[in-house]
Amino acid sequence: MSDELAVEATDVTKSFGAVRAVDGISVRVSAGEVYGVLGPNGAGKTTFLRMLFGLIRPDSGVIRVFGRTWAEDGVGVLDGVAGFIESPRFYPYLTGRQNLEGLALLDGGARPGLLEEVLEVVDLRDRADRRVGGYSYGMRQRLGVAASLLRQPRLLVLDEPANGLDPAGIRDMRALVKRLAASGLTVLLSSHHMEEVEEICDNVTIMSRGAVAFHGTIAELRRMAPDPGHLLATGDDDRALALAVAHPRLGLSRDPDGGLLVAGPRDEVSAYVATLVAAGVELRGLTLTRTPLEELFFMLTDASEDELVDVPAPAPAPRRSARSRAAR
Ligand SMILES: Nc1ncnc2c1ncn2[C@@H]1O[C@H](COP(=O)(O)OP(=O)(O)OP(=O)(O)O)[C@@H](O)[C@H]1O
Repeated sequence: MSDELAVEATDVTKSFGAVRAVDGISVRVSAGEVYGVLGPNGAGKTTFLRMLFGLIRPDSGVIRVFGRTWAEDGVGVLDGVAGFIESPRFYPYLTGRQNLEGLALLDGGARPGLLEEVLEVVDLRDRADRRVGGYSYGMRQRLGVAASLLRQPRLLVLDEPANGLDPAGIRDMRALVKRLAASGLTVLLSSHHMEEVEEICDNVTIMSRGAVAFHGTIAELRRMAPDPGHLLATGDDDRALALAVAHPRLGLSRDPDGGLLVAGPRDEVSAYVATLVAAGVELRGLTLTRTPLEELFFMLTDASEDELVDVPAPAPAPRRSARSRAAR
């Protein structure tokens, strides 16, 4: 990472009729980092990335890409920038290689060997001579990254690159982004998976209804995360609830679909389980309902408030500190 800013968006707003898709957001992406823009469906992620590419104009605010703006530099903003919004499109009756050759020609040609290099990076070299129509969705996404790399960008922008992929495709895409980041490329990606952003990003902006709900490092996000929630199945929920009195650090409630929801620090959950066993209460299962970061994501974005209603919040502080960061 360096002091140079790859992206500096300041107070950017965009409305579509009555819908304020992006509501005064500011984002700073340093050169060399992997930056995640995270949010539930409709949060405004794609709208923000479309403005970055100049596909739509902000109503107000300024977006600088490596110091350049659309107002001052026009299409020069895209020098050193590549990527795709939503899914990349290819000619299905041409091979992967032919598609890349065509794109390279449109861009004025690629230096010798580059095509093979980018195919290698995205792990498609051995399938490059097959028609794209027969590619899996994950292969097409990776071909999209290869097409972007042909432009030898300094900044790669990917809109939900793992969306719609099966678990193997997700694993491959994440590994690819990590490899690109390790090579020094700046990557800005959108996602609605906390787990994905946690795994591959250095910094994150969480968007909710067009606005910024959190800005910061993954480490900061982890520190804010609440205790995990568990679903406990017992042979006698009434007794299990009564025995919880000895564990005041836990929050317990009945799950409407059966069982008990238990929230609290892991060591206290373990101690409670030991209490139940010692008292002879039959234990039928203990499952993690949401990881702490997933829980935090839902708290920050109100993505599914209904689901949160019955989950006790043993530590209210994270919710307050989360809100205090909200730049609404
Ligand atoms: N061209 C458009 N015309 C009208 N409304 C739009 C347009 N583009 C986006 N919106 C609206 O703006 C809001 C933000 O949409 P956007 O696609 O940016 O969200 P997102 O976070 O990318 O969601 P997703 O994860 O579903 O792609 C939504 O309410 C959407 O319906």
